[in-house]
Amino acid sequence: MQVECTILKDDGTLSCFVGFRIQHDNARGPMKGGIRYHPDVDPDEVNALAQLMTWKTAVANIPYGGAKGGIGCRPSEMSTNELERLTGVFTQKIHDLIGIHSDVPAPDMGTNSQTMAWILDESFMGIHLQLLQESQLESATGLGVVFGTEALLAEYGKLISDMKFVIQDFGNVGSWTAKFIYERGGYFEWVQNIQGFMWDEEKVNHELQKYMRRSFLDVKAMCQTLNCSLRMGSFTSGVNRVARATLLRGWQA
Ligand SMILES: NC(=O)C1=CN([C@@H]2O[C@H](COP(=O)(O)OP(=O)(O)OC[C@H]3O[C@@H](n4cnc5c(N)ncnc54)[C@H](O)[C@@H]3O)[C@@H](O)[C@H]2O)C=CC1
Ligand SMILES: O=C(O)CCC(=O)C(=O)O
Repeated sequence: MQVECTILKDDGTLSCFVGFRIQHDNARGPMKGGIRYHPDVDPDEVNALAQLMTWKTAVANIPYGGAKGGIGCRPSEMSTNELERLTGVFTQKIHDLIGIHSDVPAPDMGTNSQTMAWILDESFMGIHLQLLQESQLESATGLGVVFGTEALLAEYGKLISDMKFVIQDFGNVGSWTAKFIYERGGYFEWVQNIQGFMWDEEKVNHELQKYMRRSFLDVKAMCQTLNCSLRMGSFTSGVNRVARATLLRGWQA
């Protein structure tokens, strides 16, 4: 879906932005994917990112499909009030698409938990999602990166504390990843610049670690079977799972 979002700027002028929510696949469950605010956002990019979400949720073997959204804008040049108005208009326009049983948005580049809170205010998802604390929402992706990294390093008998790291980008995901790596004794070579459940943070993190470790082992098994790289193993594993779910639903591939 492509929508036009016209908002009143702080200086009294009107500005029009184009936003997207692209739903790629729901064979394995409700669609899942971030909402990006960035000047490069266009239909091709959002479409590609929505597809990637389908494969990522399948590789991690969590019961979700793939979607992605975004608005072509420069969030760093907009005031908080302007961003809130833009998010409100965008949410009203894509309101019918999103929901905890159909398509669950999340933060991405240029958006954060404040953006999600504005979306919740405008939509019906708040009752379910407000149970998730802001800190969990912000840190979960970075923690997932670290758990995945630990599972990979364990294959080589290594720990994060044995390694040097380079973090390319230091926004939400990058900064939380850095924090968790630092806490585990990792050394930095350099640094370049959500949901309706009632688990506590410890349980969420435990589950996250379990999923990341298990999906890594699945990919490894696929690599051994096909004698291929991790990248090809991940791709094959994700595509197989989506194809199987599609067939089980009786849909045409
Ligand atoms: N925020 C989240 O929960 C999730 C984010 N992601 C992915 O993680 C990545 C980072 O997202 P966030 O941390 O949320 O974004 P963010 O907007 O918080 O941070 C992005 C960072 O990238 C930097 N950056 C932008 N262009 C750059 C370039 N050309 N070279 C170096 N740095 C550059 C920016 O300065 C900023 O520090 C994105 O690919 C996003 O799709 C994936 C899953 C969830
Ligand atoms: O948790 C989510 O749905 C956001 C994930 C996402 O957008 C991504 O992995 O690129």
